[in-house]
Amino acid sequence: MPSSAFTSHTESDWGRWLNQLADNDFVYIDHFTSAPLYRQIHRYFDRLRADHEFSRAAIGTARQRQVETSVRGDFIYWLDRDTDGELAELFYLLDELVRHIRQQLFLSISDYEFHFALYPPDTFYKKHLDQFQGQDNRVLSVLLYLNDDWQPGDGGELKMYEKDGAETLIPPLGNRLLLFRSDTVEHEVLCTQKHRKSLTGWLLRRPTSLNQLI
Ligand SMILES: O=C(O)CCC(=O)C(=O)O
Ligand SMILES: [Fe+2]
Repeated sequence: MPSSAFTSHTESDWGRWLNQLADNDFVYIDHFTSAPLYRQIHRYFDRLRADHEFSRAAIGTARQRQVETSVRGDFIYWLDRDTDGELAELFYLLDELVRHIRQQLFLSISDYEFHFALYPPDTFYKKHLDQFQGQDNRVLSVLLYLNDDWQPGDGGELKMYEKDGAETLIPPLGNRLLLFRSDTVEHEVLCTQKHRKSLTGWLLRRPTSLNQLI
């Protein structure tokens, strides 16, 4: 992998972050990507949006997919390593994330999936778990927020329901990375007052159905 120009973190940073994730089921990290990479992701997002590449997000799995704006109101664009080759550096960084998670937390991540998400004003995503029946291969949820100049009162916080009953509000600040367990952490996106942008994804283990086949 080419280095130098790429975002890179020290082993001790990764160690600290992933310990927090293991202890609390979530962790957030500010200034996660390099400034040039952050700008590049932003530009790419805005170009896709100008080209009308986003579509309304649905809920449920393949057979039962439906658009339900009373549950979630975002528009998404699924990223693909080949089609979206301009974002190669982002994919390298995600690979680095997966490598550290495998090494430190001994999780067998075999793949990942990511989409951009855009929540227009007055939209939200009601309380849910990211791992559900038919989608039980999601191990960790990953968010990179893309909102500059986010102010208190703009809404759109991610409300996380923690295992001890505590509730934490995470403002979706630009270049903040958030990781949480997909199988245990219920969460919701509170109603946003402004356009709210993010990169959202999941680190996946081999689907159960495939395990059964092999
Ligand atoms: O954007 C966020 O903060 C969370 C989005 C979310 O919960 C999801 O897409 O499943
Ligand atoms: Fe979610």
